[in-house]
Amino acid sequence: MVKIAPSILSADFSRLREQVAAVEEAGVEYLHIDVMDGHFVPNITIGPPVVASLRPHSRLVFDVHLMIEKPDYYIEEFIAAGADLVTVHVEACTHLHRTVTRIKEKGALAGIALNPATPLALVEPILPTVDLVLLMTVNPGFGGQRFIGEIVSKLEALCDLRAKYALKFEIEVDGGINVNTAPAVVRAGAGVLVTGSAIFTAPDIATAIHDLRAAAHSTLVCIKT
Ligand SMILES: O=C(CO)[C@H](O)[C@H](O)COP(=O)(O)O
Ligand SMILES: [Fe+2]
Repeated sequence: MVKIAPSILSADFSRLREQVAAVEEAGVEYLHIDVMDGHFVPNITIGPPVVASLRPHSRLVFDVHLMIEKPDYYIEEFIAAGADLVTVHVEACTHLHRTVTRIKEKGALAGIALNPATPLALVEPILPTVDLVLLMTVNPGFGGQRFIGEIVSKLEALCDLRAKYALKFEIEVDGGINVNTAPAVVRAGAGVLVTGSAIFTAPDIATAIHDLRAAAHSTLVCIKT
């Protein structure tokens, strides 16, 4: 079963609570929260107070994607605010194993994210330690960008590594995911689909989620037959 993680980056921030309720009612599994610092990526978004203010109003898994430099300084604060899963960028961590261990010690699930140009070889030794690997399918920083198709082969290679070492981490893809691109990533092994603009700029949120799930599921049916 493929999980859907709406990214609130493309939500109407003046109606954030209402929009989170809409995706939750539509049956998604995760809420993807993009944190940007204006240094690691050229954009600034939200911090722990926004996570804390949403927490009492949602039972979704809060999937916090830290696109920030020096993530170690902020891990504890995001977990205290209500993050269930904290994902850090490999490119922002000098001591990745230490950072992942810290996330887990503080009681959250630990994810690692790779930019499109970052090779899998860089994270292979740490794969047994992580709960999730996020492959960026756009260059991070903004919603609404075009999906980078070349990442599909990297996704297949990651899936092969997971099978080879009998590991259990989830594989999430992020950036440019919609009804047209979802089938290829699901076929290649993605289990969690982050989708921002395709959900929050659609005329109807529930319909957009239904259509995305149908696109992902149709691929799985194809594989079985
Ligand atoms: O991490 C991100 C950008 O850095 C976002 O999660 C991602 O871009 C989702 O937005 P969209 O589905 O519109 O591409
Ligand atoms: Fe993201």
